[in-house]
Amino acid sequence: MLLLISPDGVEEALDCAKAAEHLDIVDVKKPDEGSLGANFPWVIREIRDAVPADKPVSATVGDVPYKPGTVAQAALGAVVSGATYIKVGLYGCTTPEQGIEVMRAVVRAVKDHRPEALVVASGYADAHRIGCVNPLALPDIAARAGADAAMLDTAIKDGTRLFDHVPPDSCAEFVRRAHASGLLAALAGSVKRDDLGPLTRIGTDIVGVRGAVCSGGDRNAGRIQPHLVAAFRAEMDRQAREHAVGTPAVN
Ligand SMILES: O=C[C@H](O)COP(=O)(O)O
Repeated sequence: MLLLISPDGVEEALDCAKAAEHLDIVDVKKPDEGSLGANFPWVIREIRDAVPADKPVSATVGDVPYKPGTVAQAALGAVVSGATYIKVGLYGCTTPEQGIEVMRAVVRAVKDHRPEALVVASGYADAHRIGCVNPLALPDIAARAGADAAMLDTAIKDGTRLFDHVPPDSCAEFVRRAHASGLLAALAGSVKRDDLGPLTRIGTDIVGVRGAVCSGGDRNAGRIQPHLVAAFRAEMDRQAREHAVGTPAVN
């Protein structure tokens, strides 16, 4: 499982760089503009320059409306600025068809510019609270749009977690559907260390985290702490070892 950490700007990205050996992807967002709030192009560029070259930089394009042209242009801005994972939160899409239309436009905009960049279609585990597309529809939306990964996060950061809205069994189904379509499965949403066991067991490819590696566990008032990133990774590694021991070898 890969660890994606979301700093809110250049200063926190430098703290991520100090913990670079413990994380896999640095995810640029602007939490005060929403769960998948988009940051400025120059911040993406500065963060790309600040983190080691072997660490991919991801950027969120926002909690986007159902406006394929607007979103495609924003996604192009993110990839031109140096991000190689482009994450789109389908906040304003109420049907799978709307999600597919937005994501197809994003995939074209991104891949025309940089074919190897990865496009991530993100839905929300708490979709029922905001009236957007069902979380379990995301793997199909991503696959039909030609994206590379399906993701879930939470839209409302009020302390409720991924598993409060989409229990582990349903997350397992999400991962199964993503893998059946050849996609990566990414899960986030106030994930805590205690959630790493189930996330490992269901075969999650990428876990996205902010609050759990901030001081006081507070994604807004707290700051990312390199030692918390290291501790989180240590628990991921422990879970991976435990799971490997419990999984019979397949020849
Ligand atoms: O993409 C990951 C998100 O930033 C997760 O943030 P969170 O752990 O504070 O919910």
